[in-house]
Amino acid sequence: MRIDIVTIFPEFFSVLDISLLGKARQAGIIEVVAHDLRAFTHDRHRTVDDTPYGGGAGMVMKPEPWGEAIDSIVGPGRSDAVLVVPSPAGEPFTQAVARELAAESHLVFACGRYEGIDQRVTDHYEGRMRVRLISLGDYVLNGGEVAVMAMIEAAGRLVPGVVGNPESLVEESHEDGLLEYPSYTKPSVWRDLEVPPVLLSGNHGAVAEWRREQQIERTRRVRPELLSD
Ligand SMILES: N#Cc1c(-c2ccc3ccn(Cc4ccccn4)c3c2)n[nH]c1N
Repeated sequence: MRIDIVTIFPEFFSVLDISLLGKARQAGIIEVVAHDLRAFTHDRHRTVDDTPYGGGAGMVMKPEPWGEAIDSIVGPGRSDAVLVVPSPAGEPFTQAVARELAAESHLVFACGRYEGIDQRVTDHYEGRMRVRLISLGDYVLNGGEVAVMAMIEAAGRLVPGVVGNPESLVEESHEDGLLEYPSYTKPSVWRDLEVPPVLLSGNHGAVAEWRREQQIERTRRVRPELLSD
């Protein structure tokens, strides 16, 4: 998988060189390149924003640098890449969306700032490639970088070969529509708190049943809406 990120803060993504995704990059499973949007400006001040037509507070990101930046990545004409634009107005980012992104061969993330990117950028690229506006959640961030970091981590870890034991992906929260069961490890007693005896029983069937019950109970308590449909 190839991931390109366009941002005015390319250094923000240097953290992707470490941890799990760092190993995946070293193994060549995922290739990540961050591009500085200001490299596609041509004025002395490297301007990427301007005042909004129609008035209003804040600034809007100019379309020209975005067009040059994205064209430098996907070339002219049509592209099989997916342009992912984090936005408060986007579709909710879920585990299912993470799985969809993980199945793609080329993702281009456009990290906006200020009040967002001129609408004509996504309008233009919808005629050349798949475009997805995706929201990390119902709260307001200052830009797209934090959202893209979360999306890359959530999708990247689902790419075959990134996580050592694929089994560990199956029983996670949201993978089966439920929250995950509580986990325990040694010691069996810690500050007078004991590990649930069923987990020490060696009875795999009983353990699986208890874990399923815990998932349902926890989901009903914390996220009842996940049980509704
Ligand atoms: N994903 C996601 C986001 C964002 C997000 C994503 C990209 C940008 C680019 C600029 N801003 C600031 C901003 C503030 C107010 C109205 C419009 N834009 C962003 C915010 N906020 N909350 C989420 N779940």
